[in-house]
This record gives sequence, C-alpha cells and structure tokens, in this order.
Amino acid sequence: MISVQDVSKTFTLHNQGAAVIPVMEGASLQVAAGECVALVGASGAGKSTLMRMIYGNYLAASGRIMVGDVDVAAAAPREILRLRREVLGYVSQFLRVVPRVPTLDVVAEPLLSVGVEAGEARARAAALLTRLNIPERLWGLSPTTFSGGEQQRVNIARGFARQYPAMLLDEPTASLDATNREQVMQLIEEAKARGAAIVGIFHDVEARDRVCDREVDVTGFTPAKVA
Ligand SMILES: Nc1ncnc2c1ncn2[C@@H]1O[C@H](COP(=O)(O)OP(=O)(O)OP(=O)(O)O)[C@@H](O)[C@H]1O
Repeated sequence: MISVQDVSKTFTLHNQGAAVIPVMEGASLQVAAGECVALVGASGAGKSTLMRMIYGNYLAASGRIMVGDVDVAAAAPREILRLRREVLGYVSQFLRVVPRVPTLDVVAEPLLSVGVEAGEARARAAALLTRLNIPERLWGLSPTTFSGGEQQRVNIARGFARQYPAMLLDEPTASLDATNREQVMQLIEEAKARGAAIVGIFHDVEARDRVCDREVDVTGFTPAKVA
C-alpha cells in the first residue's frame, strides 16, 4: 500500500549561500495493508523528513513514493490533495484548525469533504469524541481554547474519523493519560484490522511495541558524511 523506493532528499539553505545539505539517501520501505511500521532512529536521523515526504509536504530529490497507485514524489499538487482526502490520513502532533469552527464539525470535516451525509458524519464524530473523553459540553465550541491534551484528542478523533487505507501517525500517544492512550492504541489496532497500512513515529516504546509489526531505522538512510 505504501512503498518508498530509493528516495533521497536534500535541503537547500537559501539564507546560507544556497548550501545544499543531503539528509537522506537510498530510503526504502514497504508497508502492506494491515501493517504498522515504526520509524526509529536518533533525533535528527530523518524520521519526520521521511514522513513529510510520504505526505507530500517535502519533495523528494529522487526515487518513488507510491501510496496506492499515486507516486507522491512526482504527483501534481491537485493529485496530492485528492490522495489526502481519499486515501492517506495524517495525525500530526498538533491540531491546526480554522478558528470558530465547532469541535464536532472539526472532527466530522474529513467525512463531510468526501460527501458523507451530515447526520452520519456528526454521529461518527460524536462517537469518537465520546471515546476520547471530550465532554459533550465542549463539542459546540472551537477547540482553539482547549487544553493541549484536549486539542490532541480532538486531533486524533479527526484523524480517525475516516477509515483511510493508509495513515501516517506522528507521536499519537504522546502526553496522553493512561485511559486515552489506551483508546488511541485500540483505534490503531482497529485501523490495522480493517486493512490500513500505517507508518508511525512513536517515542512511546510500549505503545510502539504493542501496535507496530516492524521497525525501520532511518539512520540507515543517512548519507555518508561529506567532508
Ligand atoms: N526544513 C528543513 N531545512 C533544513 N534542514 C532540515 C529541514 N527539516 C529537517 N532538516 C534536517 O534534516 C535532518 C533530519 O531531521 P528530522 O526532523 O527529519 O529528524 P527526526 O529523526 O524526525 O528527529 P526528531 O526525533 O528530533 O524529531 C536534520 O539534520 C534536520 O536538521
């Protein structure tokens, strides 16, 4: 479902004389339907960079990144937006929302955007918010004023509202209490059981060991030091 083939990445530092920094070389990774693969490696090794390339936020310098039948490394922006709407979910570490949109609609939005009927979309959103212990009195308010932990749970509810065939998870259990952390691990297990292919970064080793089938150490994709 997700196939990264011989991908490299450089950053050009425009404010430092256009210095070109190679950060990744020969990155390869296969994730089948129903499988969860954890990206591991020391800080700065390139886990986030690889994840951002799969999501199409960073452009790969070479190689192929297949998500379903789309090569993210070569696709036009419009094609990437379609992929994100229909195929590839992303649970980032922080919630980014349009101000003044009520929490229930923030969570229902990924369903509404693909034409799910409003009542059904809100029912699914309500079920997820309940599961993640967001009190109903908050559902009509914008999450912008919520606590950090509440925002993270709204973000997770939104990320799991649709049953995407492929998902990227950036530290989905970080800074959650035990009850909510357990809910998130169950959501991941359910997504795998229905066939989602998942790539994740988990500093929470216990959660990683429980939900991930394999680890890929991105240190292996670090270019040899240039003198
Ligand atoms: N936008 C950018 N411009 C320049 N260099 C960048 C950029 N993003 C990442 N890098 C560099 O790429 C390398 C990999 O960074 P990345 O954030 O992917 O590491 P990571 O493994 O996710 O680290 P951490 O566990 O600390 O989040 C680092 O050397 C970093 O400085």
